[in-house]
Amino acid sequence: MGAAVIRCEDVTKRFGTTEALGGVDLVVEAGDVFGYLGPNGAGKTTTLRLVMGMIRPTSGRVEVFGLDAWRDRSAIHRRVGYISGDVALYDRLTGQDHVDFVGHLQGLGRPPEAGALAERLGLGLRRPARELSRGNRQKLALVLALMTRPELLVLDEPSSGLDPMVQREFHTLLAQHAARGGTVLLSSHVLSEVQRVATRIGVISRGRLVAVERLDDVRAKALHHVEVQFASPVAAGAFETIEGVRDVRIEGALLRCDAPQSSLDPLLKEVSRHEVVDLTCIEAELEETFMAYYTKAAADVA
Ligand SMILES: Nc1ncnc2c1ncn2[C@@H]1O[C@H](COP(=O)(O)OP(=O)(O)OP(=O)(O)O)[C@@H](O)[C@H]1O
Repeated sequence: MGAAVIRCEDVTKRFGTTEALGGVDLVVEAGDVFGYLGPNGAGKTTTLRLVMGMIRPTSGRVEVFGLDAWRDRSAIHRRVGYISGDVALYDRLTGQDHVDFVGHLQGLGRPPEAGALAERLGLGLRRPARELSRGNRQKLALVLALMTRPELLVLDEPSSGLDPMVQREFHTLLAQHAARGGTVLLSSHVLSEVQRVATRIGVISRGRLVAVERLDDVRAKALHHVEVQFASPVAAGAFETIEGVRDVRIEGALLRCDAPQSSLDPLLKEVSRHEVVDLTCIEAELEETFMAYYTKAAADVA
């Protein structure tokens, strides 16, 4: 296990009568690319703002690099690259002006990485921010967050507005950052956006963390759509009792069901007790597996 870079202990945050977060415990370790997933209003941005020391928890503790996220925020900010949900830029300054300004604030002069990063993302640095499209504003925010090679990246829905090619390059940048020992916390409302790059995912729903899993473990649970054409009609009973097998549907001699990887062996053994004419087994999209397991976990906290 790596060292904890972010640690939230029993964190609650209320805004007036709204409880945005309730008793969240979360650890993000060095080298993790942690995908923080949840629907709109679940509490993702609130968590990221607590990590950045922009707001204080109502109760509980938030630590970054072992420091108090609120009290020690200046020391923490020197080691973190952050992108907020709505990118704030200076309209009249060009991309290069932003690079120089942020570099100056961080005491780095002109960061040598910025030009190469902008090129990789297909962003010119000469135009003023007011002329940039939403996607290009997002790219500039990425350049500014990554150019100082911070130890930790905290990114609030960073790939919204990026086209698929740029998203791929962005994911490569994140993977390279993690390979150098860097850590990433990135929020999203869809798994497909983070599944290529995240090592672990946490799911938040209505301010509660309902699941934290390694992405490999989610993959091992991947649902398979199984369809078997038998030579003669079969009964559902024996198939329905196999652990993990879901949605058994039988129409005469045709069986359809969904099964996680771990149930395929017992399912096929049961299938082979009958005469089989045809069989297909197709792995579902990860998003579907994820929804099947976690919408239930989220419903349980509701
Ligand atoms: N400053 C605030 N004042 C009052 N309520 C707030 C404030 N910030 C967040 N909330 C509320 O806290 C809850 C969680 O909001 P948050 O922005 O953290 O969700 P989110 O998961 O980031 O959603 P989104 O994907 O829409 O950005 C929501 O009910 C929101 O309305």
